[in-house]
Amino acid sequence: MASLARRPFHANHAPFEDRQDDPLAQILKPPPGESAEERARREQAAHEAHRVSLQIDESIQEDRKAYERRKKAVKVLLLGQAESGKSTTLKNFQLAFTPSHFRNERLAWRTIIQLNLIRSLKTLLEVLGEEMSSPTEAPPPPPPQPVLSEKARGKLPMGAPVPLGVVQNGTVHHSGKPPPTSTRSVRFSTQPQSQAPLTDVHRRARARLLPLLKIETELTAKLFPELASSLGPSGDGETAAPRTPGVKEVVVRAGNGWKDVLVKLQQENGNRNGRSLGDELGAALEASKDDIVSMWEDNAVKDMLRRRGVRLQDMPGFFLNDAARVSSTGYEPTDDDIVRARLRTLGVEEHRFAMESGASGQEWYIYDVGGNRSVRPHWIPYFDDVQAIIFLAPLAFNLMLEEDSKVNRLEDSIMLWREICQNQLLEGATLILFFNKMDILQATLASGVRVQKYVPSYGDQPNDVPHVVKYFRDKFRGYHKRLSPKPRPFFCHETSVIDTRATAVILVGVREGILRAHLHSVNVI
Ligand SMILES: Nc1nc2c(ncn2[C@@H]2O[C@H](COP(=O)(O)OP(=O)(O)OP(=O)(O)O)[C@@H](O)[C@H]2O)c(=O)[nH]1
Ligand SMILES: [Mg+2]
Repeated sequence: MASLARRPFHANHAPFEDRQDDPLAQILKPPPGESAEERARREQAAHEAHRVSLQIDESIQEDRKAYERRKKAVKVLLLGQAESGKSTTLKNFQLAFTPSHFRNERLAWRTIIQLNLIRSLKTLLEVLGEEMSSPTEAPPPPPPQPVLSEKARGKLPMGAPVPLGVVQNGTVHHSGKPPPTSTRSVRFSTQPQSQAPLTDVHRRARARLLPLLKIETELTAKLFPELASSLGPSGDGETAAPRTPGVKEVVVRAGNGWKDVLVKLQQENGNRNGRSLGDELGAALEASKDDIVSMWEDNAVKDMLRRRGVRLQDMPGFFLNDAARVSSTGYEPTDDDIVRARLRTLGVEEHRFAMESGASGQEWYIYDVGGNRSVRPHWIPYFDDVQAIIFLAPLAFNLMLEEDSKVNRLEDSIMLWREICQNQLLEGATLILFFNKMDILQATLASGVRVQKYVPSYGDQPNDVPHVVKYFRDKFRGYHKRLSPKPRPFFCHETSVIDTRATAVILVGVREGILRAHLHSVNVI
């Protein structure tokens, strides 16, 4: 006879709680002398437990479905050093293939762009403050070919003095003569200096603009509370605006839902004046609009910036030329504004795409990573199971890394490329190389910077875009061929991903190529 324990539960006609052989039944047995009220409570609790259990089952089912979906989807990883243009490429993907989703996030970007504008303004006001605090000091003669200072690119901690000389390996050389192997060489134009002096008008305009920095600090702290602890009091004694040591630009931590936080901040009432912080920022910018525009267009300010080697327009997320529009009430970012907005990525962000145009039905996952050296170890778990890598390598042969001013940016890109090529986990992945920021390469070469000075092996080949691109393409191709664990085709595109039209054309080709390789790998074609 089959034992009671092996019989199906429903075959046992004894009430569940009365079964002597089932330990669970014994536990669940009603206590002796249970009142009607206690019984109702117990049954209610059992009912609730059953509901929760069903919910857990459903969520496990959903997780399993999502896992299956992800397994079948195309997965693409965007890699490259910080500021190489990964997030900007992602925005181009969104704009080209999921435009309605891209445009739905317009409101969230408004505040980021306004914060970008204030960040440039902050640098401008700091430089102005330093200049004004030593009014009697005659400005030092400009070096023959001054280079872009660290400060100009927002690389120095707030409050650090603006270097007036040449920056090499993080050291400022004040001799006026560039050292033999100068490292930063984004030169500014040598226009004749006007004699326009800085006056009390500038001082007063600066004082009126300083409160904007305070709102920016508060908003940044609300958006990114993990940074709030680094906020410190201002050190210049002139303003209550706190400083953010080490925090030089808006940062997004992966998966923190910053867009939701932003939209909520823009809609919710804040504590003061019944306005949201987003609205407060908008209103303060509108009130300061004329001062910002006048300050940026002022000849004396332009002279001062030029003399100090500060090129705000080279900072990522530069919107001072659009200050009137960005500061206006009701400002709505254009597609172009969103693409140019700077929001540094920390960690890894997953973006799911259900293509709205072409290849519809196919699901894609694009992973956007932070490129700073300190976060690169977080990339590795994503190497397993990706079909393609888009590797962004600006040909910044004359610039140094922000996180290590001794490391040349292009050398760092080549080192990373080599690691990616030889990685065993990635042996089946298609590698697509983007020589990004071609517009900057063009401008750098046009300004007379010679590649040979930074890359002696370049020799005396012509210092123009086609020759420079060919030289480095051959280098990258060589490593790809030599280091790949098994042969795979080499794809290389020249891009300026802030040019959305040109990038859309490239991305259509890239998408088709990745899809073809994916279908090939699962034997569909
Ligand atoms: N001029 C120019 N600027 C570009 C280009 N691509 C990106 N940028 C700008 O460079 C800045 C950095 O771009 P991001 O896309 O944020 O760089 P990232 O690689 O995501 O950087 P991390 O998140 O720090 O790793 C942004 O302000 C972009 O607008 C380009 O082709 N040309
Ligand atoms: Mg990024």
